[in-house]
Amino acid sequence: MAEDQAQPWKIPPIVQELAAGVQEPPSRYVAHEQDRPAVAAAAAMPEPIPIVDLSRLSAADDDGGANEVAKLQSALQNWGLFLVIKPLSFLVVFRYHDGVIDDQAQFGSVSVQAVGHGMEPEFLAEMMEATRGFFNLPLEEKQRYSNLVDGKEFSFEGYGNDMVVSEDQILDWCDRLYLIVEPESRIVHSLWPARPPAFSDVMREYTARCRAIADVVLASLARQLGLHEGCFVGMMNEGLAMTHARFNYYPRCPRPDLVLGLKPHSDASVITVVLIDDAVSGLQVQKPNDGAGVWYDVPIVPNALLINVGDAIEIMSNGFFMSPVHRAVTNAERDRVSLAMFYTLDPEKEIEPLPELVDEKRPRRYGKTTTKDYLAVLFERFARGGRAMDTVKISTAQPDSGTRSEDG
Ligand SMILES: O=C(O)CCC(=O)C(=O)O
Ligand SMILES: [Fe+2]
Repeated sequence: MAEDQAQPWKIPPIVQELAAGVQEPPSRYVAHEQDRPAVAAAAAMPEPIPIVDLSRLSAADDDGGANEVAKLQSALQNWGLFLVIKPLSFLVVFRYHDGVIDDQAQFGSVSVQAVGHGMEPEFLAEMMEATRGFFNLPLEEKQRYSNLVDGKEFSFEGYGNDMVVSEDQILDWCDRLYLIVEPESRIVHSLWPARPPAFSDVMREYTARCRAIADVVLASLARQLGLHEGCFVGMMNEGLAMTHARFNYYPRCPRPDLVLGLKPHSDASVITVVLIDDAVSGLQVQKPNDGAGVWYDVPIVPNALLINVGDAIEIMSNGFFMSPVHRAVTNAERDRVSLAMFYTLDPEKEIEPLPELVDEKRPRRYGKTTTKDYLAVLFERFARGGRAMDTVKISTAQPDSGTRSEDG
């Protein structure tokens, strides 16, 4: 449309291409002074992020299992996230009937099957290689998977930039490929890269393996809330509950002190499983409930997956779990990749504090939304540097625990 041509700011360049040719980041990428990485210098974490052994998490009856649950609980309270390494010595398989967790499971005894899988370091390396392999393709080839419809309208899936909603939006130093990877019926095959040749097979296997991990974590979270353990896993199988994969590519940046790889945000998901670059750090997190707004560097732990709780579970748990605000910074010497798997509910399903978790002592802290509405708000807010969670939080007499400064 003529209007779009008059608004070229809507279609920013692919950052990888831009980065190859500039000495200084263009002004649209320069963060407001108070948001710049150099000003809010990142701190080392006062304690390492706990590494939780998922196989012991599911054996909560023995002492080791109880310890593991306690570790997970404190990790989530302190940080909203934790790490897992070669996570599974077995997979927990929930039985479903017509998409519903079966009766046996509903009444507490979820079926457990030992099938002898773990994500080997070699497999994680393959996933990383497939991710890097895609971003290393020539631009023309990546553009076959563009997230711009007719070269101008942003759609949510595909390769490119995040949506630009205003001319003065601060842009991120990041390109991304966004794919829905579950359920099968929602996969848009034409958007899955044909190269590198291993991409689709590795991604499918990674998806299945992450799903097994997510199920173990979700069962544990449900137990921690006193809910039946199939509660969240069941929701993740209702209707069009989806897994979204976001492959991030952060090119080298000449001024990492001025620019953000990814603006501060919390994930809209129920939980997120992240494979972070094993050579270049860049992820930073704030402590939930920490009014000081300190940014902590998330250290690289080789072969680990990072799992964080998202906004949907913060809402459903009535604030028992807090979705951590995080961002990515860039690096002058090295490019960086990451792969986030977002576990989301059916787009139309209402998300609100579960009735079991609301009482007089702990009144309802969040309003009602749906994944569909929440995501729309999130993309809009994210683009403007704001936080979607603020739109559903019921304000209390206490000062808000939000820690980020926002520019209107
Ligand atoms: O690059 C990272 O480490 C984090 C990516 C992230 O937060 C996201 O994709 O939502
Ligand atoms: Fe994120």
